[in-house]
Amino acid sequence: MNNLAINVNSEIGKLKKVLLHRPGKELENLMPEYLERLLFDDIPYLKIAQEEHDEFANILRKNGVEVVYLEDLVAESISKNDVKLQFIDEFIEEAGIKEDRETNLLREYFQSFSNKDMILKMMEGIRKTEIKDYKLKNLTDYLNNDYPFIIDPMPNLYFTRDPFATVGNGATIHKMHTVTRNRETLFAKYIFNCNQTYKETKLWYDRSEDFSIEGGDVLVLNEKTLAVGISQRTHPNAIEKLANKLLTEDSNFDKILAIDIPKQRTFMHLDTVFTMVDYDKFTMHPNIKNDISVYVLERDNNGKMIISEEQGSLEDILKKYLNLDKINLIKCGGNSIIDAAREQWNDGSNTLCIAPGEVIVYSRNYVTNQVLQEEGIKTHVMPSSELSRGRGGPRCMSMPLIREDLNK
Ligand SMILES: NC(=[NH2+])NCCC[C@H](N)C(=O)O
Repeated sequence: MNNLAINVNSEIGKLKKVLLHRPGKELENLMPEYLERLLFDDIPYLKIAQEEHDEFANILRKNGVEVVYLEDLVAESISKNDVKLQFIDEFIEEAGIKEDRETNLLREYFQSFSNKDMILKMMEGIRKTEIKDYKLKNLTDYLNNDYPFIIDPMPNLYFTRDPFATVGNGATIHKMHTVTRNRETLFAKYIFNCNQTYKETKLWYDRSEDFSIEGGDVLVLNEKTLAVGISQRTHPNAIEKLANKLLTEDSNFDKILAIDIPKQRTFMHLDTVFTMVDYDKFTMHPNIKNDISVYVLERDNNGKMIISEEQGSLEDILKKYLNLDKINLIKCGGNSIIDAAREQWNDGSNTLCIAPGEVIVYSRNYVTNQVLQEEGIKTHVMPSSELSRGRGGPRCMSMPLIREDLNK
């Protein structure tokens, strides 16, 4: 084991350090009319969501995982005043505010908080009622008079899996598919450029790229093989760009498997239909099993990128590329299409592996959890009434920073 800041060479190696965000007041800035744009289907009850999230963090800690929180890492990253001022300006601009008067008011407002509270405030969003001098001034303000926010909340931040991803000893900072989530990646920018611990991290992709990729689509199958979903959120061009950078001498990866999944909200990311839970075991939504297209990106002997197509069952393709004689695909929802659909909607396949054969799962997906147990997987069950309303499970709510390498 090396002492690099980031070390993630598998989906299943013993988890040592993980990044979370405890949901905050941003959830109380959700309103029914804007849910779709903010990628929610319902409004979670914050108090219970936080209790559930604390239980998630406790399970991790009890199992020897160091838990760090996004807001703390960002606060550390902006400790120098000039960095902080630049961060505030970028944040305001990316929130869509271009007008000088408003920018000045907000600059002043943000600076009235301590660094950490300022970051929590940025996440929460700003209501028009909370800044005393915020008055209607220009024509646009009059026309948008009914809109209650100066700056929108960022309710998806507790899904720390998506705005960036850790791959090997480096990271990818993402260009997100939606405007609302694209704002989240500014935090990652400051962590990977300015944080004492993380500023040397190699970046395999950056937020300034044109094509979207999200962390729920990025799975580290082993130290040489990365799987990336081609999904509603991740564009094939982004995967090619990533391949060009990742498949170099600087990294241990030599292959990307680009897995084509349905482009629909229920299957928004690869990790909503497929996660790895042991050396040879995966959870899988039953609809994904047969006849899937996987594109293999690798370099030939001259260093030129080549792409080949594999078609068939995911089972056979995984066996071939992971060099396994047998693999076990554990069906989300067991054999019932109804249970499968319901539990997949509530992230039954979205398990967080904390060691080979050991996962954290949502309590509500009891059918899938039982199947996992019958297959010999140890399940740590967490409460899930409110967190699940954001359409993400334990894997989506966590970004591994350090995993132990597996014995080869
Ligand atoms: N890795 C994941 N599956 N993340 C789930 C994210 C859910 C979030 N509401 C979104 O739509 O973006």
